[in-house]
Amino acid sequence: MEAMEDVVEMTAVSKVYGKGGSAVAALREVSVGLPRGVFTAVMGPSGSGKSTFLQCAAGLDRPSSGRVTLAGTDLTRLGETKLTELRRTRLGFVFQSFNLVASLTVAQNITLPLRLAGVRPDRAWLAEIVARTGLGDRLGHRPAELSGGQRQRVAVARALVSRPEVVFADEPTGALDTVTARQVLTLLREAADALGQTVVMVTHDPVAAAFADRVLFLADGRVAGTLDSPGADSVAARMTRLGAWSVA
Ligand SMILES: Nc1ncnc2c1ncn2[C@@H]1O[C@H](COP(=O)(O)OP(=O)(O)OP(=O)(O)O)[C@@H](O)[C@H]1O
Repeated sequence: MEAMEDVVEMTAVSKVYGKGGSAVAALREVSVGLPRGVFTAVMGPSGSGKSTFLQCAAGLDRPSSGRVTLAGTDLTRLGETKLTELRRTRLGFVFQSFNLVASLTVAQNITLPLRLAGVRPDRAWLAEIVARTGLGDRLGHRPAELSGGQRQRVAVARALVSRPEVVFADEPTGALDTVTARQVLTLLREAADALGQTVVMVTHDPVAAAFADRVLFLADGRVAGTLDSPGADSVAARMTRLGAWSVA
């Protein structure tokens, strides 16, 4: 992979939950850069710190120590209001549970981040993401009238609408069947390829990770390695070595 600017830089990021004897170190001095325009998957055994990593990288949680910068902005020094504004305007999020607003239509859900930020939708861009997500004939529907895969496509469209610096996805296919999961992963892949979007995705699934350009492995709160141009088999083999699955 050619050298690219890191849009997110984490420097010696540690996160400790709790205090005293019950304290848990979820991240231990993690230093890593996430390159612009690259689709990175984050994998590791259960409890290895994947969600904590994503939360800290995305400014949803604060590290106990260390530094996180987004395109040069130090997230660890921002107050809550600035951090909320930054997340709304410069980041996109896709969660396992879709997190759509039930009372709003698909179109309203997609443009919600813009309305919250008081920004007018760019019509051409909106048309492009609606076309890419295949939601053109569903814009007037409410989330309850959609399949799981369609709901997640709405969430991806909503994540892309503000042209964020990074889209963060936490187990985006965790609640989807294989075929639908593939559609959502293809969408994230295209976001990187066709739109130059930086994507960071936490997943348990080696097949999902194989859609990424690079896999970042975590083990026990530390970076345990990376794998470029991953295949599902090579990812699974690495996970087995990390002790994620017992071998019969
Ligand atoms: N709010 C919390 N309070 C206390 N401990 C926590 C909290 N959140 C996470 N942890 C602990 O931190 C460690 C890392 O958790 P994290 O959720 O980041 O791991 P993960 O790799 O995402 O796990 P999984 O794959 O099971 O979702 C675990 O030991 C977990 O129990």
